[in-house]
Amino acid sequence: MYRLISIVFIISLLFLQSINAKEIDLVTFETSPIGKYLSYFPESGDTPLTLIAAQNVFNSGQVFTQNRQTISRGIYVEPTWFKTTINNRASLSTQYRLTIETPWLDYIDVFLVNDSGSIQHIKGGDYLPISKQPIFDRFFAMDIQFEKGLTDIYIRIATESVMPVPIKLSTVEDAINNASNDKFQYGFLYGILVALALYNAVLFFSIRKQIFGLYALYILGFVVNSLSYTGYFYTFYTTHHGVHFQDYMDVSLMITYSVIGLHFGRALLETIKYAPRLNKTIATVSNIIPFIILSLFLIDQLHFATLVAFLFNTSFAILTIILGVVAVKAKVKVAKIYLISSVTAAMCVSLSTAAVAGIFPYNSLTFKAIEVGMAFEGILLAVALASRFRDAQRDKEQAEDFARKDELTDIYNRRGFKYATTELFTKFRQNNECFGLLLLDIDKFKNVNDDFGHATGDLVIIQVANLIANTVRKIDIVARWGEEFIVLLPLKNEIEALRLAEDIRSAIEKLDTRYFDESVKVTASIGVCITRFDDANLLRSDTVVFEKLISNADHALYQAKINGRNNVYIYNNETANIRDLKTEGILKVT
Ligand SMILES: Nc1nc2c(ncn2[C@@H]2O[C@H](COP(=O)(O)OP(=O)(O)OP(=O)(O)O)[C@@H](O)[C@H]2O)c(=O)[nH]1
Repeated sequence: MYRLISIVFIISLLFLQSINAKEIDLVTFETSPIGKYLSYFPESGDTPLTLIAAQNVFNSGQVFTQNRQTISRGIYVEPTWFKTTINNRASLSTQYRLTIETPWLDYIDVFLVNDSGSIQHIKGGDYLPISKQPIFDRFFAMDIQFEKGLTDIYIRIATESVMPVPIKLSTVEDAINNASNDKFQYGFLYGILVALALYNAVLFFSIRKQIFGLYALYILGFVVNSLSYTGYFYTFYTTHHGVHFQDYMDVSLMITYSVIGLHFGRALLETIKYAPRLNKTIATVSNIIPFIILSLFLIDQLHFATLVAFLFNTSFAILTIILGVVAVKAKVKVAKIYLISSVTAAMCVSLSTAAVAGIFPYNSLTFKAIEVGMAFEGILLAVALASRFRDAQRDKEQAEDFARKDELTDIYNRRGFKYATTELFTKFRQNNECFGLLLLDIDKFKNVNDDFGHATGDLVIIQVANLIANTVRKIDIVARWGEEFIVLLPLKNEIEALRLAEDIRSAIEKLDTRYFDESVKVTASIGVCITRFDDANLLRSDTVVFEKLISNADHALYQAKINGRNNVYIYNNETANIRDLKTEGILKVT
């Protein structure tokens, strides 16, 4: 492959015009990338060219030029020589900073040759620890004092990874300002992302939902990856691990965040539910790729590892869009947000790549488009995640609510009643409060079904349920209890319960359900039991107290039934009819 690229390059040289790029006039020059001022040629052969040999090639004019701000040489290319000429027409010498803003380049040799023939050789690149670089910076940077007259700058770059070459010349003041702006802008973008990641990590640890953990890892993975390829990593981790350390680190971090990103996408969109094959394919690819990269690392095949990583990263962008499109088609609620975020992120990545490749203007913003896109994606995905969680929570609550409600009347069923009363019971116990329990049964209800049909029976039950629910107070709990109705009432005094029971009974008596032209009239019998959490009750469990209450209320209901129905009976030592209590003046019900 290496040879093939060389042959193609040599053939293309035949069609070159024999011109060098125009020189930089410092009087009119303003801080910018200098791609269009560079001529370059790739080195052929296995031994590095000497400066003199390289100068001869440039002098022969058999070199490339281009009218772009940056030059991108692609993956796995030969070492490349670049040349530009600086013309300082001013009488004073002036200082500029030369930067090569790709932090992972392996070998950088800069030769400064001025009019007088003096030659300066400055070395940089990954093969040197950061402390030995000309300037402690996140990428190669050096200050150059340009004397009056012409200075030729020759740069030889050799790297085994990708070779985008954004070479920039800045006044020192601009360079320092740009570096601090970069720090501020990156700090801002990383700040947003880290905050989102940490918030979701906290959610993961507190509610133990895997999806929040995946989100946090995805975003953090991206931040670490970005810290690595922007070179910031090296400004706080200065230990030197050799020429390929950063290359492998970039490759593995790129893969890590993309793999997590795909797992996150599948989990967020629940792809398995409507596209099991796509889900499986993406899961398989995501699981295999790290092994491939690991194997290539073990046999030290950086070229292939880089190639696989770039292909996978491109596929990652495409796969997230596919995941989004399939989910939109399957009408997944958060799919649109996901799709917008993945399309935006892909566009931003393309923008940055195009800027580094010189196809698009290279500047501080276009280079940071990846991070801007990711911050945007991070926010959108957090919104999607929150919305999905809210929906899941609502669905769960609805399902629980459904399981606790009686289908016919929409009041609690037996299960719902137990659920709703548990908390109330505990409160009663704590406050030592009085409370009552009503058991209500519609009299001779079998006859209603027999005479008017089951549907009319249903209607009567619904009306009675509504009536009870509308008569009791907000804090009371009403439920269907088998063929009966049950009401639990927190009370201030015992009369309240009897008054309510009597109100319900007399209201049912007045109910009028229509069956064609006929009027269906029903009555109900009610058993009441009133108790207080006295010392004896406090010693018993909730269930025992509850069972006892129901059995007492049932006993009172039985009394109401055998004593003529359409009655309220209260359970006490000698079960008493409420009407008897009223007539005897024991109970005052207004
Ligand atoms: N339409 C209808 N009927 C029901 C429903 N649930 C129970 N029933 C009927 O209610 C009748 C039982 O009612 P009971 O309360 O025992 O009434 P009863 O024995 O006729 O009269 P009492 O002796 O006064 O209790 C049975 O015929 C059940 O089929 C329901 O949801 N809809």
